[in-house]
Amino acid sequence: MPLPSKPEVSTETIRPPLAPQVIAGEGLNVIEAAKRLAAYTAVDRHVKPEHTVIGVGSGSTVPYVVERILEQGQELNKNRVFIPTSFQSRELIVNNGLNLGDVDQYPTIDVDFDGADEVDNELNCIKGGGACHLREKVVAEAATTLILVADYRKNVSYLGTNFDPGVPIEVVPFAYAKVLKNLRAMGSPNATLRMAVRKAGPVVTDNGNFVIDAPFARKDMMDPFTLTHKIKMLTGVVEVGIFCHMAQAAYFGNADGSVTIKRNDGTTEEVASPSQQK
Ligand SMILES: O=C[C@H](O)[C@H](O)[C@H](O)COP(=O)(O)O
Repeated sequence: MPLPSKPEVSTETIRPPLAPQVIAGEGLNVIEAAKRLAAYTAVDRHVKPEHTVIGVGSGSTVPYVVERILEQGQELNKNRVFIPTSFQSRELIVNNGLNLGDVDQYPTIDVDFDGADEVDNELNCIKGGGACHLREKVVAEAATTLILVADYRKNVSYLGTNFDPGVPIEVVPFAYAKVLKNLRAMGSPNATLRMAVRKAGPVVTDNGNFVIDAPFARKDMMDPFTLTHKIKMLTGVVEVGIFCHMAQAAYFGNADGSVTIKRNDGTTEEVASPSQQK
């Protein structure tokens, strides 16, 4: 396994994150701009020259993470290896000319960046809206530091506040009907098999499995650790799209150009937008 050598510090200039209103003028809508702001701020704070193995999550926010890492320059990035969590993030790595690795070669990752469908006040989160949560969880567990990046809609007090499809659950195909029956009996009467768009039949994950979306009542969602364990014990379940106590921090881009940072020590920081700081 080729081990990354120690990088030199880049002397290239990195531009500061722009506020969503400014980016909206560049053609991005406010939500996209908020995603970019979260991603840029998180990369600026957590990708250090000594970080050589970096996890790349999945979804629509992560491309901004890669965009910002690329701005650190070739001198640093040529000595880094990037670990994908999905077909999508593998493409992102390869198409940007970054070095591709995998978690079986690099079971210890310096820092991993990933999106989330919702994040609560204890940094528990729902993931798997894009059916990538199995690989995402493996990479997140391999990482010394997991950083979540999202727009303000994902910042909630308890899981299930805005994200209503339910808990994404990857299952082996032949067990899906049995697991659906189990979930309905467990308190998710509206659990459904996720169907594909522009393809007949169910969504098939990067691992060849199916996904069930299982909405649970608020009382269950307020104890995500217990719920995750109960679901994971169902035979046929491969992985549950709830990540408990895994992230060190979550960065949320806000519509006004500020960034809210929630940390696993319970602290919250509000970073004013550059225009507010003047
Ligand atoms: O399976 C997909 C992943 O868990 C995504 O990270 C999650 O759905 C959030 O994606 P986005 O950044 O597009 O909201």
